[in-house]
Amino acid sequence: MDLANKVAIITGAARGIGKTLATGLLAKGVKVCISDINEELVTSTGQSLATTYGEQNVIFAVCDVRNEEQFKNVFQVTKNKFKRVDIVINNAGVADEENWGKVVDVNLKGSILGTQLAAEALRKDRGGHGGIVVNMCSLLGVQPSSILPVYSASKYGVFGLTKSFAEMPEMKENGVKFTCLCPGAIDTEMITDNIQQMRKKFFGDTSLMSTDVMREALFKLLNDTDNNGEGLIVNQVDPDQHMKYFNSK
Ligand SMILES: NC(=O)C1=CN([C@@H]2O[C@H](COP(=O)(O)OP(=O)(O)OC[C@H]3O[C@@H](n4cnc5c(N)ncnc54)[C@H](O)[C@@H]3O)[C@@H](O)[C@H]2O)C=CC1
Ligand SMILES: CCCCCC(=O)/C=C/C=C\C=C\C=C\[C@@H](O)[C@@H](O)CCCC(=O)O
Repeated sequence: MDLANKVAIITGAARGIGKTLATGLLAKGVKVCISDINEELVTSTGQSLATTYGEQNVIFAVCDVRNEEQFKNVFQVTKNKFKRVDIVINNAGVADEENWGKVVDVNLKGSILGTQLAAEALRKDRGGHGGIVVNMCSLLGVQPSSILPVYSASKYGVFGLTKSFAEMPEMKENGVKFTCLCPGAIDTEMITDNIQQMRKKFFGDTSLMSTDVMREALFKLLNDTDNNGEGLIVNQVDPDQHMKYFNSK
């Protein structure tokens, strides 16, 4: 994808992987709306990005991806400010097996809502310009986890959602592609918050990847023009899988 004059929306981007993807896109000249449920953090991150990359290139909005009105508002403020949307990254996610209803609501229902709204905003027959939806899946969306069964189920759902939208004839006809990223363990607070309870049990000695690898993976997705409906595995721990497409057909 030619990134000149393009506009991106990223959810859950106040920190972690979402924030890294935002900086990567901004550095390439893409205008970005970051959104997050955490008002204080999205405000400070948004202001910091605006200082670095220019106020004309960055907006931020509070949005809980479980809340349809807040999610619609993100698309509205982005179109008001930048006049278009080309890239939507449904990144917001949580890992909390004890509160598994929240995991389903944020990871799966939030991605469903974000994918539906993105499809409407991007499709050419509804005033869009075509574009790409990038859903944040996980390695645990393509392989099971006995330790994180609900998290894994939510991410398998994200993969199915992505593939299914990619197969819709009306999406192909209107220039909208759907892809997902499937990373292994990345060094963010999602992992370190849980590290005392979970890391020994789950990750063993697995070393954490830097968020930088996610920027690289996003640009591979955006550049690979024939990718539609596939998931890009990001797993430096296994060089045979790393940066390879996974097709669950
Ligand atoms: N860190 C990792 O090892 C991996 C993470 N992922 C996925 O990547 C995505 C980002 O994760 P990280 O950056 O690691 O996590 P993180 O916890 O550092 O960041 C997640 C962000 O999402 C926001 N958020 C949480 N609930 C939300 C909601 N209901 N609505 C809007 N925003 C919400 C949080 O406030 C936070 O800013 C998630 O979907 C996660 O499942 C996938 C594979 C590996
Ligand atoms: C707090 C946890 C957040 C999880 C975030 C996520 O999506 C991360 C995935 C990361 C790595 C996956 C590693 C898989 C390792 C397996 O090959 C095996 O070593 C562990 C299997 C244990 C199990 O049954 O779950």
